[in-house]
Amino acid sequence: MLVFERFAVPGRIGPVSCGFQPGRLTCLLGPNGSGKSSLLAGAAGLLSGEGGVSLDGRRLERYELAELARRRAMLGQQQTMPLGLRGFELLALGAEPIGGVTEAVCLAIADLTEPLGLSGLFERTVSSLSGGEQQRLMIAKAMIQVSPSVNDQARLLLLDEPLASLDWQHQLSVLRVLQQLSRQGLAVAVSIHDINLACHYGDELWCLKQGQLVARGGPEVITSVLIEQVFGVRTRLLEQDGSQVFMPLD
Ligand SMILES: Nc1ncnc2c1ncn2[C@@H]1O[C@H](COP(=O)(O)OP(=O)(O)OP(=O)(O)O)[C@@H](O)[C@H]1O
Repeated sequence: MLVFERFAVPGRIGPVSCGFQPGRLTCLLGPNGSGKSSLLAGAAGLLSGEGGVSLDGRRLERYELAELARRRAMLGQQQTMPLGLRGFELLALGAEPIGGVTEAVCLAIADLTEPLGLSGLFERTVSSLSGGEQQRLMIAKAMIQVSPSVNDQARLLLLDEPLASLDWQHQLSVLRVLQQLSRQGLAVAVSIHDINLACHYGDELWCLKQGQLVARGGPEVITSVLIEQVFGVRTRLLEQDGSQVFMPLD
């Protein structure tokens, strides 16, 4: 389990005292600048601050980098793309911390090929791909690094706005795969701007405003009142056949 212990970066986030739990998909919601990326970077051990962050009871700074890379994967919001690589070579980078491309890693890649639409991308140079295609490869790379089927030390998958440049079909596929990975025992945390998708797929929703965690819990904690307070948008909750969606009124 990943635990924030009064973790704070003044002016950016916190203090936050709670955690990302194994077996659960946590969706971070909040307006621009509310602290989602800062919290994910703190969870990855890429941003230090006051208080601390522990993984399986051990402070992140006590892990060797190589060991941390076997425990957690992080996909940031802004990545430097290795433009000269081919798609498969990019995926192979995800397997580096766990011993390289083995037969099991190839099977894990095969499992991701259909849901993430990778089949036409393996041989192509990254620079020749669209933004969404590049993003799907980067998501797959992070998933391979901590796929429980190839890495028994994997604990945590962190993705900062992974859906931002994806079409609707691939947004849904990625969320389904993230759900599956969480069901295999990973703690998965993802920042996302689509409140309806977060409520549909998230086991837990964390809502941030100006660096503070203002709501946390199952989808029931997200209400029209909260959305107006946090995002300044009036919504109505529509319900049909057991499904709910927030519809903006403004
Ligand atoms: N490198 C930095 N140095 C100083 N302040 C920063 C830095 N990066 C972000 N901030 C500030 O920290 C706060 C939280 O930013 P953060 O990027 O975590 O928000 P976010 O919720 O991820 O936003 P977005 O939805 O726009 O990606 C903001 O006020 C931002 O201006």
